[in-house]
Amino acid sequence: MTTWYKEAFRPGSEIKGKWNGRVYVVERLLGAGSNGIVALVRKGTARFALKAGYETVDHQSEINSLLAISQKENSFKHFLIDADDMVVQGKGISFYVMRYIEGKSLTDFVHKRGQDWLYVIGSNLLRKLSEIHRSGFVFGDLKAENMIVSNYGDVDLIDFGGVTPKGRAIKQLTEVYDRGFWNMGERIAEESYDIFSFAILLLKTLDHRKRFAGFMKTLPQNRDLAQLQVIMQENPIAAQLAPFIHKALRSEFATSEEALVFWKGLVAGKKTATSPLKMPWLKLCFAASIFIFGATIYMFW
Ligand SMILES: Nc1ncnc2c1ncn2[C@@H]1O[C@H](COP(=O)(O)OP(=O)(O)OP(=O)(O)O)[C@@H](O)[C@H]1O
Repeated sequence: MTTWYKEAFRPGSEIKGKWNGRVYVVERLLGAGSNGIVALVRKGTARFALKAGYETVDHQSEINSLLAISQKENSFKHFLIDADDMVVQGKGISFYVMRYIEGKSLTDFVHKRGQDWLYVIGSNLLRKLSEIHRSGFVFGDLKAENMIVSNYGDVDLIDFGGVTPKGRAIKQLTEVYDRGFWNMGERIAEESYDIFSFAILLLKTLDHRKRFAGFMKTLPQNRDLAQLQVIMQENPIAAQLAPFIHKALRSEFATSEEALVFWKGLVAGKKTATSPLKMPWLKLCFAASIFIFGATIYMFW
């Protein structure tokens, strides 16, 4: 991290938007990646995540993608809160403010709560992807690091740097999740591209023997589905999901809606920690979280 980022994101420091004039107080750093740096900030009593971009063009394109997918009536609607520039040491830096998502990484969540939660998480993630696909985009860089899982298997996507309009070349990817890496299709923004990454995400989460670490070292001509097949044989949940995974890896789902229907049929009746018997209180919690979110937006504006 360069010095000016350290200064701008020091806990307690204020970030003031140059154009909109809103002021955010930094609580702490949340993370830093290849595209930017993310901090937990406060405005009044409301908390948000603020992401400052390293590269103005990439950052603006990320904001534009987020804006495009939040135009429709979907769960991304109020995700983007503000977009502005700040001035640090005389230099203009673009940033955007989004909803702060509290939760865990997929790996931590599944490790703590059990692998059978993947049935619920999978449904929720496919629903999120469908929303993006209905807006005319694909997510592009789907991977465990780009999602946050909260209490009841709710899924939020958090990094929109790979979002690409359908039909274009995929903008940003991570090799092992990419169907081109596996010689299983083109790097074109199609719904099936995301569904392929979704299948890899499942296998990677269920990969007890850390086989994925070795995949990075295999020569391109030696990468094939047989290597992934082994994981499905080793893990009982991966074995149950195999009919879905097979189709996804062969890009046989034309749309995420189709994938979701197949998924639901496959996992229906599977015993998970969220079986309906244990869930009467869940609706209440969900309603409460919607109410709190609405109140936060209301107070903010
Ligand atoms: N809305 C959010 N709510 C909570 N935490 C967030 C949010 N957005 C980002 N983070 C945290 O900040 C980290 C970095 O964010 P992000 O993945 O967007 O950065 P990036 O530079 O695009 O990363 P990458 O190198 O993976 O492309 C995330 O791993 C996550 O821990």
